[in-house]
Amino acid sequence: MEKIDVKLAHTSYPIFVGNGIWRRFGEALNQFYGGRQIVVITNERVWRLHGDKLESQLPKQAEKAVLFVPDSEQAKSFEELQRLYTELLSRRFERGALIIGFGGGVVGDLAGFVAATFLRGVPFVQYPTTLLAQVDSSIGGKVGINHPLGKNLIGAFKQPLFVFSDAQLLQTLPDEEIRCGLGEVIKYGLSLDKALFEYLEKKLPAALNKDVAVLSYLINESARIKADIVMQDEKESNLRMVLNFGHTFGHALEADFKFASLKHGEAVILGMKCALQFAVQNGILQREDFERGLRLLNQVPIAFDGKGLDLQRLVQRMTLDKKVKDGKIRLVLIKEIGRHLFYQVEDQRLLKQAFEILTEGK
Ligand SMILES: NC(=O)c1ccc[n+]([C@@H]2O[C@H](COP(=O)([O-])OP(=O)(O)OC[C@H]3O[C@@H](n4cnc5c(N)ncnc54)[C@H](O)[C@@H]3O)[C@@H](O)[C@H]2O)c1
Ligand SMILES: O=C(O)C(=O)C[C@@H](O)[C@H](O)[C@H](O)COP(=O)(O)O
Ligand SMILES: [Zn+2]
Repeated sequence: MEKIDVKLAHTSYPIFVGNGIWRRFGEALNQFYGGRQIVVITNERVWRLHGDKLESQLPKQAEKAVLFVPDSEQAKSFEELQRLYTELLSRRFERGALIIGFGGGVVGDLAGFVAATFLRGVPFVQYPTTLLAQVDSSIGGKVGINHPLGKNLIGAFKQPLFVFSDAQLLQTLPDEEIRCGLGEVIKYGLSLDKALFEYLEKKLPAALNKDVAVLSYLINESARIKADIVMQDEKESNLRMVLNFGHTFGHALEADFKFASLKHGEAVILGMKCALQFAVQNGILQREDFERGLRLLNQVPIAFDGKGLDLQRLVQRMTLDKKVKDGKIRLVLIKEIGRHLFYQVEDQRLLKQAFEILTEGK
């Protein structure tokens, strides 16, 4: 079992990573939590596939509850939040109760927001079960829900006691969810780490085939890269914005599809294409690197034809992005593979032109 430390100003915590480490969850838990009430927030699919692994590791004497949420992005909603608070209150869970988010990014974001706010905050553990959650969403403390007007607009920072990532659990993951996770890994390569990008150029087909060694390498590298950024800028004053590469466009697409027919990882892949297009069109990125980036992104198949997009409406949605400052949209772009920059948009027509890459079938 490997350990990557996230050292922050007011707290520090480990990310445990490995293959088949689920048998050691009890040991990790025992190290970090000594209370008597444990609530697992999960969904029925994850529980059916892997619940026995987690259950076997929970202390016998603890008072336990397993709360299920719907298996879709719709779970990140005010209604679901309210329902979970009511469950916890009516079952008399106290301030010392531990919440474990056991599932993908949806479960982790929602469970974490419950943990951040229930009784003004209770301890929390991230037990991610999708590639996307292991490489990204379980790390760094961003938790929250969606508002019908935009993605993750209501939220908090809630750092977990620890993160527990077992690659073995990914073997049951559908192919499209592997693709989504790889979207966030490509994000790190394009914006922060050329060596990772070059590794992906060679190993993407193996990753798409769930090669355990390749996935384990990607989980480790991604956790290391994200932890490094979060340690430098926990609350996203500046540098952490880089983790939003592709997301300013992607979130607008997700909201436009009502958080239903487009998955987050897919939207990020499409959003990165738009960001590459913006950068090359505005003389920030050389064509050679643009084509190299696009070539890798295009190796991740997405069922999306770009038909019927209302580009003006998408640009309007971008104006609700959390990075907007003084009314100006701020984009994360790249100037070459592995090197990012932040860019304030003065002319919104340029954004519309960037979205056009999705309607041109590139
Ligand atoms: N907080 C952050 O920093 C952060 C970062 C990235 C993404 N996110 C959020 O994460 C969410 C997306 O997460 P996701 O891609 O994990 O989607 P998801 O949580 O919807 O999970 C995808 C699907 O995989 C299923 N699943 C989970 N584990 C499985 C397993 N081991 N085997 C088989 N099926 C399994 C789920 O039930 C679901 O149907 C979005 O809401 C996004 O905004 C947050
Ligand atoms: O951790 C971060 O910071 C990220 O931006 C990671 C993103 O992959 C993730 O999708 C995050 O939820 C987006 O954050 P948001 O603040 O733009 O909602
Ligand atoms: Zn993301």
